[in-house]
Amino acid sequence: MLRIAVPNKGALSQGATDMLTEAGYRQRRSSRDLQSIDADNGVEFFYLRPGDIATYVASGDLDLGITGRDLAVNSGAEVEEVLALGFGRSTFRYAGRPGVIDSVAGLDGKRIATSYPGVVQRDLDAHGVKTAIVELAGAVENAIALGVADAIADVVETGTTLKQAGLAVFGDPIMHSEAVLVRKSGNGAGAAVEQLLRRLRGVLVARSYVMLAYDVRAELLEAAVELTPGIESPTVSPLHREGWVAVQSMTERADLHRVMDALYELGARGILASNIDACRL
Ligand SMILES: Nc1ncnc2c1ncn2[C@@H]1O[C@H](COP(=O)(O)OP(=O)(O)OP(=O)(O)O)[C@@H](O)[C@H]1O
Ligand SMILES: O=P(O)(O)OC[C@H]1O[C@H](OP(=O)(O)OP(=O)(O)O)[C@H](O)[C@@H]1O
Ligand SMILES: [Mg+2]
Repeated sequence: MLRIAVPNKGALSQGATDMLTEAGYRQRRSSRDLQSIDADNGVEFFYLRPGDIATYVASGDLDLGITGRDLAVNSGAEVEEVLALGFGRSTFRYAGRPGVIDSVAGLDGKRIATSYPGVVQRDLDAHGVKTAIVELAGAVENAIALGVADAIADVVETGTTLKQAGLAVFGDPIMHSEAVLVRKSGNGAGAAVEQLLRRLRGVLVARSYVMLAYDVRAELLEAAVELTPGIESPTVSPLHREGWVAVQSMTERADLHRVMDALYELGARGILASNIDACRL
């Protein structure tokens, strides 16, 4: 059985469960279950604190884990990223009171509060700056006002929390994060891991592409196909109506309306977009 770690709660938990469910795996029934078995697919899931997942995977007891890139780096565990999963996106940033500290060099000799000391120490070392790290479990935005630190380093998603605390980011982003699938560094991928990867890649494609179908006059086909090149190549079928063809092509969701407008202007008609429920490419 493949043994996979999944976040049991927090910002990545629902996204991970949704993705595995879309990939055809049975997930736990209750948020209190800490383990569940999908016997049909030969997978056992372990629901763990997201910050601990890289440590379990690096120990070799679990084959794979879903965690945040920032959490994996923070743990210092010897894991490698197998696949970026496209949810749980955030940046990790320095922030402080505007006009007080506004550069990483300005952190020298100061105190910085964070829940991610591993990520912060690595970045401070890269900048050659000596700063005392104050490790806090959360709500680090309060640390400056309450006098335990001069600056903070934290996850920023929308920036709302920082703004409400009257803080502003400074320096370059320390890192960009999203949920990732990790395995122990150097571990090869057997057939079971390859199948899971194919399924997860299928979910990523199904989420980011739509199937576009339209009719167009045969002499406009080349121009239309330039707008909708698809992943391999579009499917073109004859229509009963003389001189027209039907085209089917996978198109990126983000581009969909721009492409549909351009096809219409070109002369294509009957332009239909449909969701892809699942795929293997
Ligand atoms: N708004 C967000 N807040 C916190 N983490 C986020 C957010 N958006 C994305 N993430 C990502 O989620 C992961 C952190 O999840 P985690 O469950 O540890 O934090 P949490 O939801 O804040 O839970 P807790 O506060 O109980 O630790 C990181 O990879 C982080 O980059
Ligand atoms: O940029 P935003 O969209 O505001 O999101 C980022 C905030 O969300 C998280 O806090 P969380 O709610 O998890 O509380 P915590 O600090 O106790 O972990 C994170 O630590 C930031 O404070
Ligand atoms: Mg949090």
